[in-house]
Amino acid sequence: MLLTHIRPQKWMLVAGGLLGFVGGMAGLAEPLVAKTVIEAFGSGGSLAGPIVLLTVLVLCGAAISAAGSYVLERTAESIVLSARLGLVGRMLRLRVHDVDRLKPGDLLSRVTADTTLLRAVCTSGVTNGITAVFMLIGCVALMAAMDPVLLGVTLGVLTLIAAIGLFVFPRIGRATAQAQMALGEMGAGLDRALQAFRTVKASGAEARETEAVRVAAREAWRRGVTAARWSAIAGTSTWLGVQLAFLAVLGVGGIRVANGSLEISALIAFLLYLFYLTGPISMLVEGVTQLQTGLAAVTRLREIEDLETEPLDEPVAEKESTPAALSLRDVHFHYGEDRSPALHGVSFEVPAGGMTALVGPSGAGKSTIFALLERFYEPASGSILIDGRDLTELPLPELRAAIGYVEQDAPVLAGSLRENLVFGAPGATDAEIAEVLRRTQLTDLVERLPEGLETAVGHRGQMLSGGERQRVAIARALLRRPRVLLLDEATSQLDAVNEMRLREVIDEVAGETTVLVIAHRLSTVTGADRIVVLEAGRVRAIGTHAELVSGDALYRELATTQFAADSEIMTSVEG
Ligand SMILES: Nc1ncnc2c1ncn2[C@@H]1O[C@H](COP(=O)(O)OP(=O)(O)OP(=O)(O)O)[C@@H](O)[C@H]1O
Repeated sequence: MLLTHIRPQKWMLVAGGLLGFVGGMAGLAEPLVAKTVIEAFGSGGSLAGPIVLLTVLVLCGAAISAAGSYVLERTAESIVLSARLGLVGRMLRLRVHDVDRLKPGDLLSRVTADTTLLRAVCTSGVTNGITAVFMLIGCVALMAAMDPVLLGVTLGVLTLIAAIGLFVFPRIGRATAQAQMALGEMGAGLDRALQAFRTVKASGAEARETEAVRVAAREAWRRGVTAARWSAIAGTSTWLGVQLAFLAVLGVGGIRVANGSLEISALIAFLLYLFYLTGPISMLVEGVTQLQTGLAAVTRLREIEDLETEPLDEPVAEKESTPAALSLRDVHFHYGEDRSPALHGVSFEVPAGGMTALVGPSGAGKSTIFALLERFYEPASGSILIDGRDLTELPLPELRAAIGYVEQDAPVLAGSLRENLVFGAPGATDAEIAEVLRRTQLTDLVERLPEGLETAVGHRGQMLSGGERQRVAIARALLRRPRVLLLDEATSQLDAVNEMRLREVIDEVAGETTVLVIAHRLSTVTGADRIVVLEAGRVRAIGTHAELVSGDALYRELATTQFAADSEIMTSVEG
């Protein structure tokens, strides 16, 4: 996965590495030129030439090094960007059942924090690692040419460092992965508390929620410290290894110098190379450490990349606008293998046009049916048809364009009222918006608002009343010109005016669209053409209000206890 992001940038990485290398070479040449300056002092020759050369060398070296580091950092940022764009592109196309399991705060931290770790992998990790390997090869080749015996001694000791590395590096990786996981937990904890900000305050849970986030922060610190400890051990053992190699070479070389098989100058030169080796070895250790850190992040990113996404089909250009019929045939469904079934063979028909109400006690499976109709989940068995076609035969965008969905808590997003209305239909004209506002009885509201449609509605539409939010959500769904409107009625009490308006809106919409409503109010069920009574994932009865009041005990009970009562109709139920 790391390679997928690095591959398109490989030439930039090579270019950055080369520039850095050339810059370094210029640095190496400086002492040589400085030497000619000093010699010119001694011989009384002209200083101008060598000084100009030295200045040019210093400036060019600095410029090339700076360009190299800029190219590398820029490339690293591009790799981070590519990973982020990839993740963000997938995020909203993930399947609902996967996102149910994930925590939004943790997802956020993967896109923001984990991708950042890739930067270090690309700069110090990859380039340092590669440069170090080249330098090591060159150095070892020179040492081999000088004295293979001493090289053998050196490599013997250095193998020890490698063995320590094999032990230490995976631990750095593991500790980093755990630190990132803790960071994800921190994000998830904060998200949880911020999502329920008012409830946290009202429940006096600030201290407990804060503590939960702090625990995760401390865990991230602890794991970070563990990684730092192993990094320190890796660094120190490298240094110690080179020192040991020095002593061993000194010992073995000394003996060989004493018995005349080695020149003392060769031993000194060899020892100088040995010290030179410290640089690339440290770079290599640093590089592998960064790589381990990055790989820990890559593992967390891959977990998201491995999740299935919904297909990215082209949006539907033309669609029918006539009401659609729905049919559920022996639908079985459970939310997970370890869950008991939410639906046990549900079958019912919803003819095109008119209003069908779903009622039943809490947990009966009403919202589950909506989720299956939107194909947020797939049934375990049985089939769901829209106008006689199985849902699975339709491309997802076509299905979702045919269905308007209003969730129970009618989410209204931060932004202007207009943005909320055209959320699902960005091309809607002012005339279409005005028509939908009329149908959802929101025209008065828009006229009253200080900036009309451009008025900001606040976080989650907090500046609107519950009833207004519900109607804004219906208007938003209607602007998509759905063939079926799924409406999960709010359970919260609406005042008489809003309740009446909602009922009128539903009645009007039911004239042109198939309306399937999860009903929580008596005023809705009494206006329904047919009512499906669900109980514990099964259809218990189907009929009109009058039929069910006399024919179904559960419905009668729901009508008298659960539905928000309207005194006149209550009287008719009781009578
Ligand atoms: N995302 C989910 N993951 C696991 N189980 C779920 C999920 N959503 C609902 N359930 C379970 O499935 C069953 C049916 O839930 P559903 O939300 O369809 O009921 P409902 O009739 O809409 O209830 P309510 O009127 O209270 O909203 C319940 O037992 C519920 O606990």
